[in-house]
Amino acid sequence: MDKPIHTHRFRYRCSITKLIFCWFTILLAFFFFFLLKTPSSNANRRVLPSLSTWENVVVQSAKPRDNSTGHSVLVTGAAGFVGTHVSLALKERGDGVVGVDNFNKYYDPSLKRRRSDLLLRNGVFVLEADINDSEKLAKLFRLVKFTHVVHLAAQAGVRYALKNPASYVHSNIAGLVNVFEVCKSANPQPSIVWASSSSVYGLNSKVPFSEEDRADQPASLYAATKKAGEEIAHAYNHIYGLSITGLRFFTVYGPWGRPDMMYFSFTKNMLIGKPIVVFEGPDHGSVARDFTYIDDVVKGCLAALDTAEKSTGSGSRVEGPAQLRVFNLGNTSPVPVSEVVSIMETLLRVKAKKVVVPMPRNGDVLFTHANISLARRELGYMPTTDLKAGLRKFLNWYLDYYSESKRESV
Ligand SMILES: O=C(O)[C@H]1O[C@H](OP(=O)(O)OP(=O)(O)OC[C@H]2O[C@@H](n3ccc(=O)[nH]c3=O)[C@H](O)[C@@H]2O)[C@H](O)[C@@H](O)[C@@H]1O
Repeated sequence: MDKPIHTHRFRYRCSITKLIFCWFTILLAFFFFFLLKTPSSNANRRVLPSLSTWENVVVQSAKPRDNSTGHSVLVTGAAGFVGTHVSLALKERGDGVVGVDNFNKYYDPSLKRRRSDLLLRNGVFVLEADINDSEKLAKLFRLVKFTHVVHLAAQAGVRYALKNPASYVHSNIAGLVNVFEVCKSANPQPSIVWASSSSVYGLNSKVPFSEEDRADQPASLYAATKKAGEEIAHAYNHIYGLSITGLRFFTVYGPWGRPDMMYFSFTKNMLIGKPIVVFEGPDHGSVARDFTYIDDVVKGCLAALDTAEKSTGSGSRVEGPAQLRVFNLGNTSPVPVSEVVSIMETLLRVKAKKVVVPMPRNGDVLFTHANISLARRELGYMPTTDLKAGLRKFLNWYLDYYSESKRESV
């Protein structure tokens, strides 16, 4: 028996309804699929702004002006004296620069903050981190493929080692090893330029000091940690193919300098009429330093970076021998401390209240004098600023910076 037409219609309607239902379900599935996808991409977007708080800033800061020619450089100790000047010079010529600094209290941290502000105004971001923080450093290398590391973070100062020996081990040994560890694991491995010190010559009496001279008689723990750093560099170069250049700085001075150094603390005392303690050698002999102006040292650092060959390893694996170098960066003309005081007296038009005492056995050496033949030949390094010109620039900066004690320009 034929089914009534309404039954057919009913069935027909049913199948239409099923079809609509099916389509509806498919549409709903699509809808939910996209709905679920959207929050996750929103979540990503939510992550990105927090990325931009410092990670994106790091990425921006590391970008060279010209990707094909510029370097991406990580500068440790960027809020330090040499670190600030090197970072500015790199940025100015078009390299991308990211700084790291722990802003410790060895000397007035507000000076470090002011240097860091100066860097930021010039497009260099300084991340607050200790070089012993391997996680932070590794994170930086995940964000940026640094071509070079200029490692300047260190516990500086010769005499402070008597007070706080552990800080030298922490920064100059453990910190250095950590920087090398992170660099050797990076892929690609960066080339490294780092700050050693003229103090490694210690009690060496052959003048001028050349890179082949003895450096196994340190007079201070500071010097011993810097020399140890050079040996550690040798091991990392040998095992992992890291390209490493050590620069032996000779008593660097200049604007934005370190308040713990003689020329800086003497300036402060002379301007407020406080006595200064001048060390002298045996038989009233002078104590002398090969004072080197910051701009000359910066040129040496950049030349070291530009002539650095690539590291040969990748992600911890060595694939061939790599470059290992050490250079003196000095001025080649030692000046007695008493003469520094005379120059400052003339420039400041102030008579210093000198207290002359025999040099205590505090880690100091009697003199330093750089032979720079190797740096001249390999780096084209040629210092051009004599002590009087350099001190004049420093004093002008000092008077400007500490404007509360500002006098007329010298
Ligand atoms: O070239 C280097 O290797 C070192 O140079 C400086 O060390 P230093 O030469 O001792 O610099 P200052 O502390 O500024 O002393 C300079 C001279 O002034 C003398 N001095 C220092 C302080 C003082 O109160 N009186 C004084 O006569 C010292 O004996 C020394 O001859 C830096 O402080 C070190 O970090 C660096 O590594």
